[in-house]
Amino acid sequence: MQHRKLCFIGAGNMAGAIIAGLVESGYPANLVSVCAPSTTHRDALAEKYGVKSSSDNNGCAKDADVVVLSVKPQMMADVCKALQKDVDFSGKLVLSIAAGVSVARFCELLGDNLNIVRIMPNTPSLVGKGMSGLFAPEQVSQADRDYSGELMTAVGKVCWVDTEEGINHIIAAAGSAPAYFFLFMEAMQAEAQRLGFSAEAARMLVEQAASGATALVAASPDTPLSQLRENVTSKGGTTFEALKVFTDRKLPEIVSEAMQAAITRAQEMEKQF
Ligand SMILES: NC(=O)C1=CN([C@@H]2O[C@H](COP(=O)(O)OP(=O)(O)OC[C@H]3O[C@@H](n4cnc5c(N)ncnc54)[C@H](OP(=O)(O)O)[C@@H]3O)[C@@H](O)[C@H]2O)C=CC1
Ligand SMILES: O=C(O)[C@@H]1CCC=N1
Repeated sequence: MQHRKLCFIGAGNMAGAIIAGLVESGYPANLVSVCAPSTTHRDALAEKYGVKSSSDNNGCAKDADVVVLSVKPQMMADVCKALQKDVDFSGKLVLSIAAGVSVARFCELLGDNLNIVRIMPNTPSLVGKGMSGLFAPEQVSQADRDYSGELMTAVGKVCWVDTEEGINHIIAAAGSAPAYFFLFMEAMQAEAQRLGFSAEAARMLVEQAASGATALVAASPDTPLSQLRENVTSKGGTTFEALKVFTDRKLPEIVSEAMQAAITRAQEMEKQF
């Protein structure tokens, strides 16, 4: 892939996960800078991955080919207004990983016809297992689309969406999704501990069952998920009784409601920020 000069504005959980995944996959660390007000997160990234750490958003953005906006949505307007005063974005590619801040809003903040790609990543990017959704408005060149896709492919899989609304759907299905699975695993670990396993043993049981299940899914691309579930569910057996509790309590409806709640929140944020 092409190696352009990258500047991350924001050094938190998500920027850190992408930087880690990128450097681990061979992206040259000397081409990556990371900016944040405090040294806490950015210096840790500099130490661990050899990237440059700075408090100077504008200086780093000026010096970069690609500016990755990685602050919280509620901070985005202030950060962009300060950048806009000082940085000429023509000729640069802007990537935003923020939920709930639209292309139209970025054009308002940073300039009309901004060369921007919205990316919705997730934290497993840290270990090269990310799932990122990408959306580019029509003004973005094929070369910049290709670069953005290749960048995120370095830390996982990518899925392009044709409409910006699709980014909110990616949030529901992938961006927020690791937290759904963590919640499920936390609940299972807690119950395993109540059954008498140590915290370590309970975590191992749950982790291995989860990673085994996802490995089976990956190894069986032509098998519907429902079939994989049925393969575990013996007639008159234990799994049937466990799954009955989930279906009686309407787990599928709960999952649907939760995903819709994420989308609704993203839409609200688009009006707010
Ligand atoms: N976490 C996730 O799973 C995902 C997050 N996202 C998006 O990523 C973005 C960041 O989220 P996340 O990483 O979780 O947030 P964090 O709170 O972990 O990180 C925010 C970062 O922004 C920095 N920051 C705050 N103010 C400024 C400023 N003025 N200039 C530069 N940096 C600043 C903070 O600095 P300091 O280090 O000094 O505190 C911190 O490093 C959000 O927009 C979110 O929607 C998207 C997909 C998944
Ligand atoms: O919770 C959030 O708003 C962000 C976006 C997706 C995951 N974390």
